[in-house]
Amino acid sequence: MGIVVQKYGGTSVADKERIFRAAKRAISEYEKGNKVVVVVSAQGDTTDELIEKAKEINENPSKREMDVLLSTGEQISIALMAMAIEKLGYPVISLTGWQAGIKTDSHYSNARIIEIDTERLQRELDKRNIVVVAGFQGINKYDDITTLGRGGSDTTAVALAAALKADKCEIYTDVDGVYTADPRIVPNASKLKEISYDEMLELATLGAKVLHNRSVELAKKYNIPLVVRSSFNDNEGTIVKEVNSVEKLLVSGVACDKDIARVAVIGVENIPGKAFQIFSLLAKENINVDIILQSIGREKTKDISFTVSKSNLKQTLDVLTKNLHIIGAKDITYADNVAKVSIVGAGMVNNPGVAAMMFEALYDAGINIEMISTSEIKISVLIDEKDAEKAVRAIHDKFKLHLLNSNGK
Ligand SMILES: Nc1ncnc2c1ncn2[C@@H]1O[C@H](COP(=O)(O)OP(=O)(O)O)[C@@H](O)[C@H]1O
Ligand SMILES: N[C@@H](CC(=O)OP(=O)(O)O)C(=O)O
Repeated sequence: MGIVVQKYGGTSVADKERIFRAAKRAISEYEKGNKVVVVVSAQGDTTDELIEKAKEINENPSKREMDVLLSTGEQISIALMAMAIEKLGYPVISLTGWQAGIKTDSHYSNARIIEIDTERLQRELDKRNIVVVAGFQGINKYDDITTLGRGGSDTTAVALAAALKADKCEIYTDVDGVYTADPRIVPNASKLKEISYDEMLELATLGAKVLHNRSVELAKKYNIPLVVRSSFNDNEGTIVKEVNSVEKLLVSGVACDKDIARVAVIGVENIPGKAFQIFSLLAKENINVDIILQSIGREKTKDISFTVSKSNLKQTLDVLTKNLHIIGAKDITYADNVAKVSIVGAGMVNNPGVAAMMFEALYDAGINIEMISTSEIKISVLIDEKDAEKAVRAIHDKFKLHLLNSNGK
């Protein structure tokens, strides 16, 4: 008898028919004699709707209260899923994140799981209950509800799989697996049979929301193979696993992130310590900075540009404007109509032509590059938001990713 964790995303529990479909899938694992934990997200667009509701009341609500609100979406799903399983005649219990012992830090709206007390979960599983757990939520040391960041239910599932030493962790979603690009942007994208943790982590971090990046980080840390597959059919999905056993593709995917803004600090004195000053101010506010570019400006000054997520833009501008005199800069400008398009591939490190090919694809499509950043397994460019989809398609075409067969070769 094994332990199986299955996670169903928002689309997979969006209505009665889908809830029953997911319930039956969970039951079929239970029927095999397994202990089954089902993690569910909020139905359909519930989380977005709750955010809208909050904005009607207060444009800038505290993150603590937002977490109290957003966690309700998943609470609806666990109850409905448990009722469906009950109706089908199987023993079941629903647990909220805190009832399931999921302890997090106190970064409201973007909390990290620090520990899972599995006592209650184990007890329920031992009683042969199917246990339905609310994704995306936990509790901090003040007994406050926290949420794990958008898409965080995947992380709940992987963390539970790690804590329970599960034999299988399956992520059920609304596409057949991980593709070479978002199939909604590139309809002829290829489904990957397998992908390494490192590449998947990059793709997820760079905007491929099929998996939450922290879920991949955790899966890698605890060496838990993840299966990403559709809740709507029985097609084989994609396995996310250790790198050595995965063939190194030159490019295994193209990702796009529109939740990004560019900030430029203009006319900074060209002396040591200025970058340190700017980025430590942002670090103190817990603001993540991505692509950084420094260029020589006029009169022995330099301009320092970087990107942050759109949700951090206001805070970034506030803290820099407040400290403009300390930094000794002339001005701060920003643009929020930008997008980051990236390619990821474990094989690109040994192939110097990859960046040139990507830039050629953009040139042929008439798309201007504003910033570039690279690492061993990824290349990202910042471009105008309106060109984002065109860029993804042009790059996907250039690397002929539609020709990868289902073996990922
Ligand atoms: N490389 C990719 N492969 C598969 N899906 C992707 C990729 N990049 C983006 N996506 C998008 O991710 C979506 C699934 O993520 P999400 O909407 O969060 O699902 P869920 O609600 O099941 O968690 C897909 O519908 C697809 O549009
Ligand atoms: N409901 C949350 C958490 C989540 O993980 O959702 P999904 O699995 O549907 O991406 C969100 O929308 O962000």
